[in-house]
Amino acid sequence: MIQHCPTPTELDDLELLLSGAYAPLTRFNEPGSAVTLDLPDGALEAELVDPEGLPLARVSADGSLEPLTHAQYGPFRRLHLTPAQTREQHAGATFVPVADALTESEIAEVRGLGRVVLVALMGTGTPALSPVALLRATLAAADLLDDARVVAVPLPSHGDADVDHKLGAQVVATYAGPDLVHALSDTGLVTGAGAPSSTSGGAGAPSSTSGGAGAPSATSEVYPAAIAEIVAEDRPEPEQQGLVLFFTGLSGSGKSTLARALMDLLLEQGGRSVTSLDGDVVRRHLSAGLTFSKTDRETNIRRIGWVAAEIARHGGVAVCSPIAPFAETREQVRQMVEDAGGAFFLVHVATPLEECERRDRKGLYAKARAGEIPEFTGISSPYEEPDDPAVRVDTTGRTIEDALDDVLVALDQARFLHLPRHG
Ligand SMILES: Nc1ncnc2c1ncn2[C@@H]1O[C@H](COP(=O)(O)OS(=O)(=O)O)[C@@H](OP(=O)(O)O)[C@H]1O
Ligand SMILES: Nc1ncnc2c1ncn2[C@@H]1O[C@H](COP(=O)(O)OP(=O)(O)O)[C@@H](O)[C@H]1O
Repeated sequence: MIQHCPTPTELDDLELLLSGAYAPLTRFNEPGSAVTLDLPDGALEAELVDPEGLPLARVSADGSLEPLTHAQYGPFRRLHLTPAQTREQHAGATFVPVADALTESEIAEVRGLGRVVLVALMGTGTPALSPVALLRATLAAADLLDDARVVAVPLPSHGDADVDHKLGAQVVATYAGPDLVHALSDTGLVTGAGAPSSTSGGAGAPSSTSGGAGAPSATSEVYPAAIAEIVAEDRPEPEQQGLVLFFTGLSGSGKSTLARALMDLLLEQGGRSVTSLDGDVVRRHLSAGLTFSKTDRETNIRRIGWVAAEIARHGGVAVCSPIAPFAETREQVRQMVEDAGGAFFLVHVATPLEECERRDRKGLYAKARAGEIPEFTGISSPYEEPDDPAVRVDTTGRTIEDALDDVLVALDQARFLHLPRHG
């Protein structure tokens, strides 16, 4: 049986299936269900492992699960109670689903409910805050209440608001059992004895707080100071956000030259940690031994993406300049970076092939034309032009400063970096 590490969303779903939170659903891939699992290479069964390789469960061909070990990864693991554990410890409380940081007025509203359990719906891909920030904000809210406990429920987003809403209502009802559910909503109170229908105001995503972090909706007030700090840290202004500047283009188009000039400006200005991931340099170190086959190029770009995403996660700036000829791989990098909380800024150095070949700085085009280098980008291997770059720069007949200026203007407009421009 193969071992397989599911995606973050699938891992969240696995935890909820195993804990009984999705009851009556207990398996993946039920017809019509959003709770799905993809196994690689057409495999029907697998041992599912966490990102560090710990076996969590076996999944059979019909999607049913046999638990092996409890998940142990991630911060605040102690708050991940099953519905049964929650019932045992907190029966009789009022259950309040929380999908965003609570505002002053929401905390006041909850204060009137007596003993409460704040059910933090903090799975992968939920829109308001990162999972860990949502938990920190909910714990901070609990500190401001007289008798509140926090339970973490990793309900992930399935990419469809209605589906997520229904699943959320069902999960919260399961945690509440016969107790009251209080949904925070624009209309105020929606209470009932554990009946999912009575929670329709917001189990999945309480509508009164759906305006996003840092932007409480019209009906709400402000965040208490401790919560505001958590929200601000989780959603930095563009100027402070981790940033991946990704130059893509043909060999000789000017990627390294522009990337280096931009790095110099950043270093001269100071204030940010800057890392270069140049195509040639990466291939001598991180990707030593890889060829220029499609598969190896994709591996190379995913490695760059992984490192760049880690840099962005810690608030740094990564400047990448590989050819990265395939649109799908570039998209994967974007996803990795955004999942890490960073911004992805794609620069297409769109110098045409004729000009790159005319420059032929390294003599590679001549060799490729002579058939001495197989699979050469633009000659015998494809380059898929991006249709969605943040900026497109053709360097033909322009000075480096002039071409770089286009990038600086775009970065300035996007509010990511404000660097001094030439002239
Ligand atoms: N077959 C083939 N095709 C393209 N490029 C080749 C090839 N063989 C060697 N080189 C040299 O390798 C540099 C490109 O490496 P990258 O890692 O950026 O390529 S890729 O993103 O994995 O496609 C590229 O460097 P740049 O000129 O800086 O782009 C070339 O110098
Ligand atoms: N406006 C320009 N911007 C960038 N490079 C330019 C420009 N005009 C001419 N060049 C030259 O084109 C070549 C680009 O090479 P390089 O930056 O190594 O490209 P790549 O990294 O895309 O392979 C360099 O010799 C550079 O001096």
